[in-house]
Amino acid sequence: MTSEVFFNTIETHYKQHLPFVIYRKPNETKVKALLQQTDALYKTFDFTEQGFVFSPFDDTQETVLFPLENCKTFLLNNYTDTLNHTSKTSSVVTTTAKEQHIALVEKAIEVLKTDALKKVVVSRVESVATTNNPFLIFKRLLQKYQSAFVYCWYHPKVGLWLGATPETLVKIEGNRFSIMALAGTQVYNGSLDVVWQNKELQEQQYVTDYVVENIKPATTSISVSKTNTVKAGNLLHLKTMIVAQLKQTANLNDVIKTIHPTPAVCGVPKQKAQQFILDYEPYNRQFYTGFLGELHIETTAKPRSGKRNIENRAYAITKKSTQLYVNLRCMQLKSNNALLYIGGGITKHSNAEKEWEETVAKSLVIKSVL
Ligand SMILES: C=C(O[C@H]1C=CC=C(C(=O)O)[C@@H]1O)C(=O)O
Repeated sequence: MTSEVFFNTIETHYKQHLPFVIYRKPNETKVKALLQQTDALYKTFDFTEQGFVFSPFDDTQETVLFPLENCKTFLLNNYTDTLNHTSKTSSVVTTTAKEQHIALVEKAIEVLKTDALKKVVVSRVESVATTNNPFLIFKRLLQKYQSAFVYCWYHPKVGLWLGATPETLVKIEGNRFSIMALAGTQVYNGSLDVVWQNKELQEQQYVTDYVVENIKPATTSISVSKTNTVKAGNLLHLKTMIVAQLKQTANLNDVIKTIHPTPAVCGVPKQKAQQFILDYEPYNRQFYTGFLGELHIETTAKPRSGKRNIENRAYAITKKSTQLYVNLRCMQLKSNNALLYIGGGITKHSNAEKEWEETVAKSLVIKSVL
């Protein structure tokens, strides 16, 4: 299938107001589309279903499912189109938006200093006028963010979302699973060899500790990688990988309940941070800082390339796997506006002005494709 036919098929489906998702996994060239055949709004029951999930930040709200059995799947095997694009979107932000965000961060610091909270992630929404076609924005995201999970998701009863997220929530294959702890931000200035301040090291450590501590009872073994600096667009983050074997008795529903929302998007302790966000953030996050991705979908692993075991080299192995990503660096398209969602982790050592600047730097990831 050519790229033209692929995108025309999806655009026709979109014009009929039917749900779809198009996505490319990190560092792949294959773009996949699931086109749901009716406009029914399905929800997950217990995460044993097969399909594509889209879940909000608020874990008391339901997760939307595109059930595999109700979808047609299309594949574009090697997407390499190149587009010329220079962003014309101005990055001027109103003083009110800045004052509001700084007041929110200062409120968070005040509470953090009482030790009622150790960390809280606060965010804001910024509206940018755009009449760009969503598929054009999606193609620009594909071109710009090779190592991100890039997607465009639509349901007529929910909305139209796009993003290029650097963060995996969880990957599960059989009993083996991995979780990424990503936090701490600085602007990329040409080198990965940078110095991190204690504030960033600590905010990222909270994520790793939370995941390890909470997931341990469901595992038979667990290993934690070294913490590395990784590049995501114009930014650098700190990343640790946690890999574990799940107990036979553990299930995905419990794993998701345990880890989502992680302190990378919510805070520590979880309930208090969540309450702070609900009480003080002046808007509803909806699907920003929720998660999305494939649920129990068959994926084909490449044959092994080692010298031993010739048989294994000959056949690709097909396994069911779940690959969920945190919905960051995303936007919602609504009435000729792109609503950009951006946030950052706050500790008692945060500086409100710097936290504001961090959200401005993060907003450019998405703004630059408009
Ligand atoms: C909440 C966001 O980023 C999270 C992921 C990486 C780094 C983060 C930080 O440095 O605060 C956040 O925890 C966002 O981009 O909106």
